[in-house]
Amino acid sequence: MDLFSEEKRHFNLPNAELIYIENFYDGAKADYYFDILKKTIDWQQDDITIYGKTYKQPRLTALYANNSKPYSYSNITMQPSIFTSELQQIKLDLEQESNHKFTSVLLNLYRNGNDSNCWHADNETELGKNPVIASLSLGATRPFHFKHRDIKDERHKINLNHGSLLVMRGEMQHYWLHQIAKTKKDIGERINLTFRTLL
Ligand SMILES: O=C(O)CCC(=O)C(=O)O
Ligand SMILES: [Fe+2]
Repeated sequence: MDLFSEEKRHFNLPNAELIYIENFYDGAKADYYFDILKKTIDWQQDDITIYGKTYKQPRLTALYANNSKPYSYSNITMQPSIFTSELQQIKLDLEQESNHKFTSVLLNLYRNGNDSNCWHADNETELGKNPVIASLSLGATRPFHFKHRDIKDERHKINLNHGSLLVMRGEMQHYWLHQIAKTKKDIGERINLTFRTLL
């Protein structure tokens, strides 16, 4: 949470502002939040429809907020629950770091390497023009792949460690796609929280 940490990296990218803080939460705090979120969050597995076929989403998700605004993506509409005290605390920490107020958090639980999140941008209209998205990772390290829509050579990867924070802002959701790919490696559970502002 130290603003002047040497582990705070600003990536110099076209059409995006991306900041990665490797040890936003230290190991003990990250362990604490992983365990309590795993237990207390109301995890669900939604169906998604792609080209008329229905599949189970390849991960568990949940939506929490300080309002009752639903959030829709990939033909799913999620109704939020009210922030738990832990989510409220994390929200305050992330707001302080990113200088931005959030209303909602979408949580993902990747149970193993077979769970994933395919190429997409967080560009739903209710997020506004250039959304600030603060993404906290807990548990197993997974690579975050991102690629520019128009510039072929702009493809990158960041390993999102336990307790790390990635902040996406600027034009990133217009010009870039991101994913968490499946892996054959035998890896454990990972929880990701993306704090967003719903207008
Ligand atoms: O799990 C992650 O790190 C990314 C999650 C994500 O992109 C999303 O929920 O929109
Ligand atoms: Fe995303």
